[in-house]
Amino acid sequence: MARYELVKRSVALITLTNPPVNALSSAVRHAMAKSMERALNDPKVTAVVICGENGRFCGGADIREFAGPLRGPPLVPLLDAIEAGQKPVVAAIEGVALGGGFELALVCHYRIAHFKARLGLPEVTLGLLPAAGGTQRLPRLIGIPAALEMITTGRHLSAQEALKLGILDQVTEQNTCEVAVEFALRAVGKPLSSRRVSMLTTPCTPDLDALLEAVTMQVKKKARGVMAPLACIQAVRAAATMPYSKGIKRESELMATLFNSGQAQALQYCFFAQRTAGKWTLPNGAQWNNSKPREIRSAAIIGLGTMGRGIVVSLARVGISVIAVESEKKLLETGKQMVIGMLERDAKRRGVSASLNLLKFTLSLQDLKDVDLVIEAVFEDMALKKRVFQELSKVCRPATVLCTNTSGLDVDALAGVTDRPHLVVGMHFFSPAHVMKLLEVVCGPRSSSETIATAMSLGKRMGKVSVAVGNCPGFVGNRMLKPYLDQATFLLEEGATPEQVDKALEDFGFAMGVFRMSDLAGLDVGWRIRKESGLTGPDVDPKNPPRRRQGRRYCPVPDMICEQGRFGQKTGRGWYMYDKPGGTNAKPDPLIQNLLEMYRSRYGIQPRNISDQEIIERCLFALANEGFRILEDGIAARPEDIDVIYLFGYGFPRHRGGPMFYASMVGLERVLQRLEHYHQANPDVPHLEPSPLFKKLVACGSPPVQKWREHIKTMHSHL
Ligand SMILES: CCC[C@H](O)CC(=O)SCCNC(=O)CCNC(=O)[C@H](O)C(C)(C)COP(=O)([O-])OP(=O)([O-])OC[C@H]1O[C@@H](n2cnc3c(N)ncnc32)[C@H](O)[C@@H]1OP(=O)([O-])[O-]
Repeated sequence: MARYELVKRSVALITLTNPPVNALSSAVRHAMAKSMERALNDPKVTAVVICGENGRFCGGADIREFAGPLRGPPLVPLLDAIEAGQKPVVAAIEGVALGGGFELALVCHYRIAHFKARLGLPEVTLGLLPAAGGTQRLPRLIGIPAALEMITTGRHLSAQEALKLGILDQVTEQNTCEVAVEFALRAVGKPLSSRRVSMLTTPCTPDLDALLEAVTMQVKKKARGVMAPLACIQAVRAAATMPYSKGIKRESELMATLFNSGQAQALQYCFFAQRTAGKWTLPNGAQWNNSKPREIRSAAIIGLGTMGRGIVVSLARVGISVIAVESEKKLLETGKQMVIGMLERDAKRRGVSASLNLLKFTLSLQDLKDVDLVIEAVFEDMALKKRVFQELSKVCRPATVLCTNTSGLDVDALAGVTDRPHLVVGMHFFSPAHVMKLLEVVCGPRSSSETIATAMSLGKRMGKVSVAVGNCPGFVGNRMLKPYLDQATFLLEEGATPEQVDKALEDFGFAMGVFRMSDLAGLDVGWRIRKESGLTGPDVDPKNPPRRRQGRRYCPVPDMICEQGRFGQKTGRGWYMYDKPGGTNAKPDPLIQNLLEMYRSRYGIQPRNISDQEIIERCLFALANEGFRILEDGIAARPEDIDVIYLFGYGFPRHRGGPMFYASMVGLERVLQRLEHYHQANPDVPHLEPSPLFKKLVACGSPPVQKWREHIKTMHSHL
């Protein structure tokens, strides 16, 4: 857990050895305490260097231990003892120094980092604050404004930036430990008092209150209802206004308010869920660690619409050669100019040169014969997609992997028209594809494990959070969206307004309520799908009751809105009104209010007052209920995958953990009761009927999310 060596006859080299990130587990803290004691008591030792094994200094406290009682020596006294020691201690930082790892570096008297190292205090992203002195030492070292920014955002700094801010004493391109040992030898005998950061006076900040107020407003706006950034600000205020001994107590009190909070639990769950999502597994035993992905050096994108352009950028910026195909010269030229512009802006932002030499634009599918992988991103029309896949089958070499960027069509139907169904897989990107992190990798029943591994690994290479899902209409994300949207429109029928529903969801933490989100996405897409499925339009039997379709409750208001040409932001009118087509400033529209009033009176609906609680329960419990069905149907392998999809693709607030985690936090039994209650009131809404898996979990005593998988195991899997 910590290796102790004597080097150069007088330097104690303490190496943290807790792979993969040398987290400060109880065993590591114990071993560190012993090693430090040994170094400080050994007369041969004149200086100490602390480093981490495998090129990683330390990833911070061991997050896995947070769920249990504290064991082993607490971190704060251990760090205080290192700082107070009479021998110089040098941190040799390679890889990462994050959270408690960064706080460990702050108590060392000198800090040397490799030029590729990253440093930061990401505790806020876990619903916590840096509680091993970080909020008190960092402001003393670099001043309140810079410390505040680092602590409230959790941003990682490069070694160069940390050097500029005065966090590091030296950055090296050589062997960091060797440089640190030499540095330590030169430090022997020099006074240490000015090197003890806790003893420094926090640099004075003019107009401290105004700064703290401004940052408070900023974080409240950015992360509505999130507690940790506000607690971070209070802790940093203590560093400016209190002596260290009092500030550290304040830090600890504030940490206590966060540590057991639901928000901290949710955010830590998200951290692990995101990592679990990459670990896909199939019923046949193939999984992430035994299936080898193909190497992808070249790819082709078919269709240069919004999605296609974003995918080209995502591929080219990680060094993959891309051939982009369009059907008409004009579309090709427009797409080309847009892609080049996007890549240039992206490269400028990242301070690198744009990889334009990797791009080729063509009108001919014949140019794709040698590519390793193709992603089809044409219009969402099955007949058109089938034609493309048939053509690809003829043109591409037999080993080329064929992917479709459909948002819900049958991947296996596409595989069926090719000569290589095992090499066909869905890659469902989210718009804009070069910005959004989520990728649903849709595994058809005939997709081979190598194909799935290839798509998952390509997603990772593009910096996406990739989740393997099964093949069904809408896959996971869009399938769940339906009951959520249905509930929102039923609420309008019953008396709510779009702005009331949106406000309740935004107060819950969504960046955008469901109606604002629909206006942004465009209302015409859903309208076309409803027309195609016979739910609205001329194909509907006139004898069909107006608010029922296929025996179920149906709300025609979204269709009525589209019939008026209100397609959302792009037409300047939708559920809201906007200053102009393409405008983003949503204002309530009296015409919608009128439309709803007339609609209710036409159907004799007596509007009632609807509470925010009802809005949240109906929208979000219906969402989670569909999640249970998805687990039951084997379309997602585990609840974590569903939550990750909603966090990264649909703006579900991270501090609520995702729809499945949220249901478990509310209590499955309570959610079940509420669903039963709403279903009784709406027996013609099957989405409100609790799913059998949901009932089974409640009957089993509502186990925590991480244990649900044990109850799903026996069920059918589409993965
Ligand atoms: C009093 C205390 C106060 C203190 O202020 C509180 C803290 O320090 S709070 C902590 C503040 N620190 C942070 O918030 C840093 C959190 N960590 C990170 O940001 C990234 O993991 C890191 C950048 C370090 C490496 O990225 P990468 O190279 O892409 O690799 P990866 O991300 O895939 O992780 C590999 C494996 O390591 C696991 N694991 C990682 N960290 C921890 C941990 N601290 N603990 C336990 N486990 C951890 C991770 O789950 C994964 O496990 P698995 O079973 O293989 O799936």
